[in-house]
Amino acid sequence: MKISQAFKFEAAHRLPNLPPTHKCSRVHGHSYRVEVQLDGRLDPVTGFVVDFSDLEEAFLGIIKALDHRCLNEVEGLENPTAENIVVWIWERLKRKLHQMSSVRVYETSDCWAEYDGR
Ligand SMILES: Nc1nc2c(c(=O)[nH]1)N=C([C@H](O)[C@H](O)COP(=O)(O)OP(=O)(O)OP(=O)(O)O)CN2
Repeated sequence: MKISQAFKFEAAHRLPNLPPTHKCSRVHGHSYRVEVQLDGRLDPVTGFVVDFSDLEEAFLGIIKALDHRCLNEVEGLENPTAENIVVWIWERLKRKLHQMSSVRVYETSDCWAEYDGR
């Protein structure tokens, strides 16, 4: 069974590898939405795949590292595209959440990157 939980963080960034004429080469901000999906067995006693509270706790470190930051200053996010952010989050969460099956990072409500480790 699949379950998912959404998180939000606010951050600034610029995309340093784009030409100066591109608007995203300038510093700007986004209200990022992150969706973490888990795929696992339903525990017949708890009725949970994973307790959402445990997922929230696992995500706390990500929020602490990214919320209200300039993402370019975060180690490993020197080029903070949605694609690079989703891989960065995946690599940090996978150690704690073995049932994680995919992560989505929404830069706007219409644009997102999704990663499942491949
Ligand atoms: N494949 C990707 N393309 C772009 C990314 C990205 O991470 N991956 N990022 C950007 C910029 O960060 C840009 O800010 C996003 O701009 P946009 O989608 O246009 O969103 P806005 O809210 O700024 O757009 P408006 O239409 O001006 O409201 C660009 N491309």
